Amino acid sequence: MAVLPWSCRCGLSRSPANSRGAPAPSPPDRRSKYSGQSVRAMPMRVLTVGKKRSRGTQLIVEEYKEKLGYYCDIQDTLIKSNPKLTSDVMVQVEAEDMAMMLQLKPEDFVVVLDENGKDVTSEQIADLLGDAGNTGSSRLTFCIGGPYGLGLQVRERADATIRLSSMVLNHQVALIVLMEQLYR
Ligand SMILES: C[S@@+](CC[C@H](N)C(=O)[O-])C[C@H]1O[C@@H](n2cnc3c(N)ncnc32)[C@H](O)[C@@H]1O
Repeated sequence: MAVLPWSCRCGLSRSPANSRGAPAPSPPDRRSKYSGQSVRAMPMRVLTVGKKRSRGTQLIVEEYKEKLGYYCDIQDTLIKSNPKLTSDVMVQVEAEDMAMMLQLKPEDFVVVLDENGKDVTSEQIADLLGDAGNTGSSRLTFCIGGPYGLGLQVRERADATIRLSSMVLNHQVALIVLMEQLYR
């Protein structure tokens, strides 16, 4: 089973150097509770609702997938937005909701990304990853909505709902920020 030293990816290794060049210790409250421990690296999956990605986004996502792939199994699944080609926003969101629910299995620890979710620091994301591994879930699944956001069923299925910023982000931007935080 893969073992991931989250400590090296969640703040300590990025601390500014002191005058002798040695890394300054992070303040205690900025550490993940898993700092210095080896934590089971759960397989991760990111579900994103959207159309075909821009080339730039896809390149960045591939870069992060490659980096993360050294530590854990990471899957990136694009769910087609507006599968019913409807002009009714409610019908669109419901159809996307259903398509995403079909992807979710009982063994998934589901993290919904939402601009109204809980504010989290990078260290708290590291904690979330570690905690999810202790719940009996066998996979961590992150859900990013389409242009009109996520539907009710996915929101209700969430084990955690987090936000990456107090600003509303385009779903491709949200995906890139998430990938960067997972790598961090
Ligand atoms: C364009 S936003 C949806 C906007 C909004 N929910 C709506 O109904 O108009 C697309 C998706 O990106 C993700 N997202 C956008 N801003 C976010 C933020 N600040 N934090 C976390 N996720 C965000 C969410 O998953 C959201 O469903």
